[in-house]
Amino acid sequence: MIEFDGISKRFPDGTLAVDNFSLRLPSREITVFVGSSGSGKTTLLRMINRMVEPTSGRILIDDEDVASLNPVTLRRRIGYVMQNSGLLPHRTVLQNIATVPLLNRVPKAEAVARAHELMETVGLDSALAKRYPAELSGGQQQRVGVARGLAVNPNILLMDEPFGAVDPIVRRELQEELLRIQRELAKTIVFVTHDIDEAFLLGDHVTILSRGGHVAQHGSPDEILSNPASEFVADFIGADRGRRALTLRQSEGRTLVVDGTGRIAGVLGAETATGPVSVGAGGRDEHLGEITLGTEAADLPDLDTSSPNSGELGSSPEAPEVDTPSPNLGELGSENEAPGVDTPR
Ligand SMILES: Nc1ncnc2c1ncn2[C@@H]1O[C@H](COP(=O)(O)OP(=O)(O)OP(=O)(O)O)[C@@H](O)[C@H]1O
Repeated sequence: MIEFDGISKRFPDGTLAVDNFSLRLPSREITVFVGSSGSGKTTLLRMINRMVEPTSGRILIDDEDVASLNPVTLRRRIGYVMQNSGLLPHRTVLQNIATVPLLNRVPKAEAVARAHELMETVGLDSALAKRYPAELSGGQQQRVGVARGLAVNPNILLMDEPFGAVDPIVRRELQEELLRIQRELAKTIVFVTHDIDEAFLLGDHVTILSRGGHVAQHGSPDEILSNPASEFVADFIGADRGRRALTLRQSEGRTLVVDGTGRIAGVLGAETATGPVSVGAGGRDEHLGEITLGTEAADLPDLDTSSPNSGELGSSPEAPEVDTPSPNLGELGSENEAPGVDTPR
């Protein structure tokens, strides 16, 4: 467990980046710090491995005050992954991954074998081992960054906007990959992002920060989505979430997933239950808020041709083309089968 206990950070120029922040981060789960630029996310993250020293307060890792530990030793046992991967440009992929283990005096053969293994873990073809970072795509570079972060087999992995610089499709792949790796390795991950969708997708726990590292809300994605603590949080998680809220409707024997504007977001092919549900899409359940079933045909929203997808409803037994107001709903309509529907975590 990582514990922030009354942590403040004032930089020499007088900026109070973090003001009396306290929080416990459970082991083997992902906690996401999310907030707008300048809210103190990176400062908080870097205080865990003493890249930044707090002005006051304590940070404990498994009840041990990090201030009592040698910073270099501490950093070598905590994985750190940052935006733009931070790879050493004049070292190959393999050398980049093996650098810290070698610094930790792991025998070379062992470090190299482990680096190859990690390339596989993060989904990198071993043929890339001898390439230099500039010879990789942005997504591949980030995968190397994650492999490097995992190279010392740390209990803790700090990730600072690691997928911020790649395009949305690659970003989505990297997010899914991270969730897969986490299912296998169960690290204590602290993940910083300014993207609320990424926070809700990845976080077991999400901390929404306002300026000065103030906790606007901390909780599971479901808790935050279903009960935003303030106007600030409601605003931050998106004024358009209401429009993106999903409703299930019955039409011609099928269950349609309809968004708040009446557009059809997908089709469920099987029976579903009434009540708050999450719709599974990929490795983890999506947090879609409350979904209710409308059973009356009269309830059906815009099912005429004014809806861009509705034309195909009457004419084809297939699922209609899906417009995806929620970034993750593509899977719903891409098959004519029901995705996993279950209760929130
Ligand atoms: N070395 C520094 N000296 C002075 N002020 C700093 C320093 N580093 C950060 N700050 C300030 O501290 C505040 C918090 O910065 P921090 O980088 O932690 O925010 P952030 O939430 O990670 O922002 P971003 O999303 O833009 O990276 C900001 O006002 C920033 O300008």
